[in-house]
Amino acid sequence: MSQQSSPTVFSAGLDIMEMYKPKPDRVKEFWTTLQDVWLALYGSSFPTVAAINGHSPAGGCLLSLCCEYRIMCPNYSIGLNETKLGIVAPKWFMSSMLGAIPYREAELALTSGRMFSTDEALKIGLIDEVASDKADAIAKSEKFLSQFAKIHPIARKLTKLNLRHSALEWMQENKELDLNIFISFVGQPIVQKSLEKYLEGLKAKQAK
Ligand SMILES: CCCCCCCCCCCCC/C=C/C(=O)SCCNC(=O)CCNC(=O)[C@H](O)C(C)(C)COP(=O)(O)OP(=O)(O)OC[C@H]1O[C@@H](n2cnc3c(N)ncnc32)[C@H](O)[C@@H]1OP(=O)(O)O
Repeated sequence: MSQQSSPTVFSAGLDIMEMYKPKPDRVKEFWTTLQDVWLALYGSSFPTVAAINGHSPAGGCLLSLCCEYRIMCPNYSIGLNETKLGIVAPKWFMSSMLGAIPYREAELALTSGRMFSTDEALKIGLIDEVASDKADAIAKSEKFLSQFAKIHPIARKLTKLNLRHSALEWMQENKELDLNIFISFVGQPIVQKSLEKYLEGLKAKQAK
């Protein structure tokens, strides 16, 4: 999986404009689409690799965490920075991160909304390899995937899905609850104020 929404961005995460002053007719589709993407990618029976060729905050980081292996190009940033926006990464964002890094690192990263540089991410295990550029990231992805030619495909698939079973099962059983939590929290004035402030910060940074 290699995305390119801009030359320097792998994925900027969820569209904040969908959460800031959310439109009631869109918010349900917005969130259930995200749940379905996570279910499909995290629960994919295929081996998956993220070739991360740009910044990867929040939802971007989540997409890469759905994959079993992450390869990232230098001098970018990655992390679940939700608390910096005044919001809370949902349970399944957190469990995806806990599949990659130890609890202690995850707790520190999630509570502070820390973004990691490529080198820092490698050090804590948030990514698995550094590539020199996009072509190298894709070559390294192919090398990672090629090792499975020697593994029985059903044994590999069942092993992966067993490891991910409880997180996937939680989502399948709690989609509606998770949606209702999102809708009720995102509309709260305190959350809206935080998002407004964060958006102002992004604009101010751009104006410099
Ligand atoms: C306290 C009570 C409890 C609360 C409980 C709440 C529960 C609610 C649950 C909610 C859970 C939601 C989970 C959220 C997941 C997310 O993904 S949130 C999104 C997080 N994303 C970011 O923080 C990214 C912010 N952007 C950046 O850091 C940078 O833009 C960049 C991606 C690194 C790119 O930098 P650069 O190339 O320098 O471009 P910029 O100039 O900064 O930006 C260009 C324009 O793009 C706009 N923009 C950037 N990111 C987003 C985004 N995610 N959504 C919408 N718009 C974005 C930016 O504003 C610029 O816009 P213009 O000025 O119009 O050009």
